[in-house]
Amino acid sequence: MFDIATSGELLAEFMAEASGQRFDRPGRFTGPFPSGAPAIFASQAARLGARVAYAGRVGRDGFGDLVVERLRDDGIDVEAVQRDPEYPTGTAFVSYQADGSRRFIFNLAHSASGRQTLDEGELEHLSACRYFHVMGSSLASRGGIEILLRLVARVKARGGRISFDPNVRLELVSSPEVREALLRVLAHCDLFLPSDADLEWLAEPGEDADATVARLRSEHPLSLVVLKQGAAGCRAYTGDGVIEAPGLAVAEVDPTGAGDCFGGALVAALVAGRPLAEALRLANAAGAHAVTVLGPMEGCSDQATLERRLLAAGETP
Ligand SMILES: Nc1ncnc2c1ncn2[C@@H]1O[C@H](COP(=O)(O)OP(=O)(O)OP(=O)(O)O)[C@@H](O)[C@H]1O
Ligand SMILES: O=C(O)C(=O)C[C@H](O)[C@H](O)CO
Repeated sequence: MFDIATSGELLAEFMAEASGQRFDRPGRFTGPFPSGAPAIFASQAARLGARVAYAGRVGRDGFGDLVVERLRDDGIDVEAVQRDPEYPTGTAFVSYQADGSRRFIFNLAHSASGRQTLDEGELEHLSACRYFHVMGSSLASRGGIEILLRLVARVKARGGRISFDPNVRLELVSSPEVREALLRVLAHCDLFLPSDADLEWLAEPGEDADATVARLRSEHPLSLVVLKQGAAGCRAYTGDGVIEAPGLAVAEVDPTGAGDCFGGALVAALVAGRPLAEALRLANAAGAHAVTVLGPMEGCSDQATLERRLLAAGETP
């Protein structure tokens, strides 16, 4: 039985060296870094001691080795990580703009990642978990949607819980089919982890964040919603009211992966039986630590690092 399982894109990421660097001009990139939003989440959860299983697909190439070795080094079960004999590992190129936003070029659909399959053995293996985590970025293709909806249904049937980070990337989720899949997972999830931007995407005209969460909670059986608010920290909506947890003051080097690390730490802390307020503090510390390190999953941290960060910020770990 795993504490946490997840499935989705595995990729090598290249980061533009200059702010505002264009994709239609020659330029310098740093990488490859192992990446993929669910992989970042999984790595963070595993580093906090959770037993984690992963399903995905990479090529038989150096990028695939890079990603699989990272997952293995973190102690993640990679039995359901497939190797495509023909297609290369997926890639992402990212460029940071002066206003802090990011531009991506993804090659996922036509990579090994886009050819992931899930047989009955893999389905059984993965669904033996307490939490199954879905990243919205993994719902960008018909194949990804089918795999994740099958996993969600099997996990629910076995009494597991679903955590869901919509992680809306406009480059990946433009089709109505993808929107519908995001809403279907939302309808089945127990723990919902949107960012401010994700909630805006789900908001109806005139709704603020609180009103959007209240509506979603009235429409779906969400037991807990935790809104990620960047440097400001997070806001948890429970059946008993709202808990605010302020962010930690850090020098931001690279925001990529903060939300995934936040989610991985939060779910790992909850499966370890920590009280919600403590889990929120650890998750904030994981997100804050992640932004101080260059590279999507280079800022995943262990318990000691998070405790040091909380103490330095004057908070009780
Ligand atoms: N600049 C920052 N300073 C301190 N903490 C931060 C900062 N940015 C993010 N965090 C922490 O990380 C959490 C997640 O970040 P954010 O709200 O940006 O999520 P996200 O948009 O899902 O992230 P991602 O960039 O991975 O998509 C925040 O709730 C906060 O705890
Ligand atoms: O998690 C993030 O913030 C990333 O941008 C990592 C990946 O490039 C992206 O989400 C696709 O998995």
